[in-house]
Amino acid sequence: MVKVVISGALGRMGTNIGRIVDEAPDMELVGGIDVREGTLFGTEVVPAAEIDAFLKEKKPDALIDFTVAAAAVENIKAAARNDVALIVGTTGFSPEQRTTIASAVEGHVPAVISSNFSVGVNIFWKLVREAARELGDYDIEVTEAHHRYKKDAPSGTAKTILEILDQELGSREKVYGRVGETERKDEIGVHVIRGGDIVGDHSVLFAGNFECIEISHRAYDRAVFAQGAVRAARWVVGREPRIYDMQDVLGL
Ligand SMILES: NC(=O)C1=CN([C@@H]2O[C@H](COP(=O)(O)OP(=O)(O)OC[C@H]3O[C@@H](n4cnc5c(N)ncnc54)[C@H](OP(=O)(O)O)[C@@H]3O)[C@@H](O)[C@H]2O)C=CC1
Ligand SMILES: O=C(O)C1=N[C@H](C(=O)O)C[C@H](O)C1
Repeated sequence: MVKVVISGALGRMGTNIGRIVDEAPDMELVGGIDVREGTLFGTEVVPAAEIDAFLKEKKPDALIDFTVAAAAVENIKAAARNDVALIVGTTGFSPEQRTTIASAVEGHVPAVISSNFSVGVNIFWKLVREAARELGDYDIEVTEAHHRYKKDAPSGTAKTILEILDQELGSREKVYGRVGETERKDEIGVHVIRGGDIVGDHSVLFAGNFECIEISHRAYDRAVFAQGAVRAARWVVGREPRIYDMQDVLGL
């Protein structure tokens, strides 16, 4: 049995993950952490200030964190202090926060950290890398669209796309939206849409002369991210204490 605590338990992702863990025959949902007290599929959800005591009491194998960046950093440190493996889906980390996370985790606990836990997006990233290798002289525009409540922009997935493009093409200037005079140079355009209940759309356009290639992914339900996070939780327990990503979990 893999014993799981979810932080961000009362949020959109936390409740989706809670349902999947609760229904999994090989997993046990032992509770949640959130800003407020509550319940998640019959288990106790306690305020974040109580995380250390809660992890000591419940002794989970894994903490799955889908919160906000500043909160996630503290939750990750608490999991590492209490020898609990980690799945981190939270996005919007600053470079400094990433460094703090790396030093809390490396050599202490295994952690799968990914800006997107869907299988499709992990394949999509591979396709973007392949296209960038072949089409580096085409104009590149990255677009993402999410629901009206999303707190960070560009999305974590879009930032991962930009990292892949930088790795393949060298670091290029990013232009975030365009207004006024727009003669294009050797930059990458980045465009963010927020509205309604859009679950998560990402696309990369490679525009050449007389042709374009557009690689895109659309998520229809948060269950796709939640299933990936639960798959990663099964995989991470007992691994060497370091940071992994979803490509490691999928063997890509
Ligand atoms: N990697 C992936 O595949 C995916 C990543 N995400 C990311 O996951 C994160 C959460 O998204 P979503 O579920 O939509 O957001 P929600 O706002 O619906 O959920 C986040 C929850 O975390 C709570 N929270 C805030 N601070 C803490 C804390 N210190 N400890 C515990 N819980 C806390 C929030 O409480 P309150 O509302 O009261 O502040 C809220 O209930 C975002 O960063 C998003 O980008 C989302 C989908 C997929
Ligand atoms: O906040 C969301 O909803 C999502 N966040 C992730 C991101 O920032 O890339 C993943 C997914 O697109 C949904």
